[in-house]
Amino acid sequence: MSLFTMDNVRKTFAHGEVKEEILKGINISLSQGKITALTGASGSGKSTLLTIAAGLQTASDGQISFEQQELTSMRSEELRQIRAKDFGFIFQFAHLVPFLTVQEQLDLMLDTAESPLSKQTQKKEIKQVLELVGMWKRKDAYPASLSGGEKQRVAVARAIIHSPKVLFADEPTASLDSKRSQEVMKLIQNLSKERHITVLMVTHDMDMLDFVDEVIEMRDGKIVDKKNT
Ligand SMILES: Nc1ncnc2c1ncn2[C@@H]1O[C@H](COP(=O)(O)OP(=O)(O)OP(=O)(O)O)[C@@H](O)[C@H]1O
Repeated sequence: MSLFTMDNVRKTFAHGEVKEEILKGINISLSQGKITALTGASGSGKSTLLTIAAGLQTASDGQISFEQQELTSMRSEELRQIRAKDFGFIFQFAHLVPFLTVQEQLDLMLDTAESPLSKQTQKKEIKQVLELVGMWKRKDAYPASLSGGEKQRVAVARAIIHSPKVLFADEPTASLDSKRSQEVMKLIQNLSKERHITVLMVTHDMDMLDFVDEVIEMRDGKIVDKKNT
C-alpha cells in the first residue's frame, strides 16, 4: 500500500525574467517500509524533488499526499507538525551541533519533535537507538572527536529517534569512503526493515543501489525509468 504519493508534481524557478521548469510532472508512490533511490545526472532535479517531497519547499503544481492527507493544501503549521513528527532527514554532511554530545543531539531532536514520551522513556529510547547504530559507547563524545562515519551514524540515529514514518536522505553517503558508505547504507537498510521506515534517498553512488528496493532514474526533470531491484 502507498504511504506517500506525488501526483504530477511540477516546480518552476524564475531566473530573472526567464522561468525554468525543473520538475516536469513527477509521479511517485512510496510503499511502506521500502527504500527508494533517486538517481540521475547532476542537475536532473533529484534534490529539488526530495526537498519538495519532504515539505522543505513547495511545489508549483501537483499533489502530494501522506497517509491520505493532502500535504499540498495544508496550512504551514500543520505541515510543520507532520514534518517534525513523521518525517526524518539525513543530509550529505551530518550537520551535528558542535557543542552538544552525541546523546544530547538526540535529546534535542526529541524536544524539537515534541515527543509525547516521558523523559525516562526518552532516555531508554536514546540508549536503544545509539546501540542500534553502534554509538552508545561514544554517547558523551562531542562531534569534533568523531570520525566522518561515526558522525553520519549519529545523524542516522538523530533522524530516526522520534520514530518517523518516512526518512528523506540526500546523498547520505557522499562524504564517506566506500567502506563507511556500505556501513551507513546497511544501517539505513536494517532500520528501515526493523522499524518499517519508508525511505526516499538521493544517491550518485551505484554501489548503494544494492541496498534499496526500488530505483527511480531522473533526467531533465522527468522520471525516465523505475525498477525494482
Ligand atoms: N532555488 C533555486 N532557484 C533556482 N534554480 C534552482 C534552485 N534550486 C535548484 N535549482 C536548479 O534546478 C536544477 C536541478 O537542481 P537539483 O539540485 O534538484 O539537481 P540534482 O539532480 O539534485 O543535482 P546534483 O546531483 O548536482 O545535486 C539545477 O539546474 C539547479 O540550478
